[in-house]
Amino acid sequence: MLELQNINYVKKNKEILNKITAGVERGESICLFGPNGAGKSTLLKIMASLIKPTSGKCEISLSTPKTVGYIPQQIALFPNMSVKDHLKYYQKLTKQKDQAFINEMSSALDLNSIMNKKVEELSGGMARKLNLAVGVIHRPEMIFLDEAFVGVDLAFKHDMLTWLNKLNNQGVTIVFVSHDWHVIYNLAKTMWVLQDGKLMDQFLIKDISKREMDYQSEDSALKKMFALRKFDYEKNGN
Ligand SMILES: Nc1ncnc2c1ncn2[C@@H]1O[C@H](COP(=O)(O)OP(=O)(O)OP(=O)(O)O)[C@@H](O)[C@H]1O
Repeated sequence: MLELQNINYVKKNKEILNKITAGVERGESICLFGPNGAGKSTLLKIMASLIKPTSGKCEISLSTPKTVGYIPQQIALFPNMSVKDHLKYYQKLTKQKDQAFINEMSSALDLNSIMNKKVEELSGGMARKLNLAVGVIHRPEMIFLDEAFVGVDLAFKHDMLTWLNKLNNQGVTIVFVSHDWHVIYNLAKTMWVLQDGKLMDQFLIKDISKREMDYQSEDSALKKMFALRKFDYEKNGN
């Protein structure tokens, strides 16, 4: 469904992505994982066709470009517009005729109780839910999420993850950037590990305890990130 062939990305003489080759099959759910500055957001934008690689190819086989959904790290909503008006606006913009899908999404994300609120009146978590809703309102075949759960409480996170898993079970392909182990465990089937612009590893989440051993030898950011996967309650006196 998506093929990355020898992707390089250079900006201001800095090599941000280096020789990335990988493929994504339909229905996969992939977490791009790695330290700050590893190149995750840049790779996600290339995969979503928002930016072009300096060299290499990103080939995506979808029916139309419209069938990609991208949820940006920065919330991109209109402060003075209500939740309802956002949904109407993006429904019109994307020519989405399937009202039943929008109703189902509004109810899954529990947007009905805040329909008349303006974005400026929403909490951070509510705005994240709306940000997700407008990004997938056209029912894309592939969804790209960049840190879409930052600041979202566990209940809202539950709603968002349940909705995304439902779409994934219907065959929608999901690629997301996250540092949040709740999100990773509840959404990803596969993890891609990035460091210094390189794709170091790809593995199934079920194999994580075996594969993280590769990052234990040095005092690296990845070692610390994997260490937080398990919280030692006994050591912390609970
Ligand atoms: N337009 C740009 N111009 C110059 N440098 C850039 C540009 N975009 C990204 N970079 C640099 O490329 C590197 C990778 O950035 P990117 O945002 O892709 O990393 P990331 O893994 O998503 O990081 P984070 O987890 O902090 O969001 C960083 O060092 C960043 O400063």
